[in-house]
Amino acid sequence: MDLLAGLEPPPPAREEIGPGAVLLRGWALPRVEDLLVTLAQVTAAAPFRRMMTPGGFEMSVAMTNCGPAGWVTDRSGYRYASQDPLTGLPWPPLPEIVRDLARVAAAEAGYAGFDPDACLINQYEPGARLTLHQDRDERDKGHPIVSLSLGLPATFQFGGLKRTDPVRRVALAHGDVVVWGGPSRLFHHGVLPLKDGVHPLLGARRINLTLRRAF
Ligand SMILES: O=C(O)CCC(=O)C(=O)O
Ligand SMILES: [Fe+2]
Repeated sequence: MDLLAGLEPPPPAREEIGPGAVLLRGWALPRVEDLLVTLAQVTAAAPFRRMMTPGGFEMSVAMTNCGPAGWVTDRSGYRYASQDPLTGLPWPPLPEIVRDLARVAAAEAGYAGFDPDACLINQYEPGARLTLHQDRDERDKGHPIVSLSLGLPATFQFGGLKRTDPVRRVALAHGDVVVWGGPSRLFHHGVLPLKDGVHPLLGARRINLTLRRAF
């Protein structure tokens, strides 16, 4: 009997998921432990909170930020702000390990010289989702986006320039990094409702770091 007959081949470490868009599987794994220590410090200073959309709905994803530019939403709209509206203090500084991971991942995906000033930290508990949207609050869309997944697995949706374009579903796991820019910088994307589960390091949640150049 061939014990390996029923096994799928492992997915490739690097996969193009759109024009100028690359999934780097397990890419952050070697640095995850250090990353989690750093993240705990950041979220102690700037706690997760569920923000309000301009339309008046509380988001299911809890968010916080580090770096000079923090993404916020409230009844007056989406924008980047230098201060945490919860504390009135500047967002915690962008940790060197996060900045470095983003720079190296971007370069690996073909975007040398990326220097993020914004790190949005999203926390998904089971059921939380992010509907299809474009990231377009940044001043210069010439810079790519680097997105790092931690904790429970999720299904990432990656569509096109138009909201109605076909959407590809991409399974994201702990340690995966997605980089998109150039022709796909303004592609619609989202995250399907998080499934129940318990991750050995993060418990019943997924944390995603979105690194961008905002200012
Ligand atoms: O959580 C993710 O994988 C995507 C996050 C995202 O699209 C965003 O923060 O704008
Ligand atoms: Fe986004």
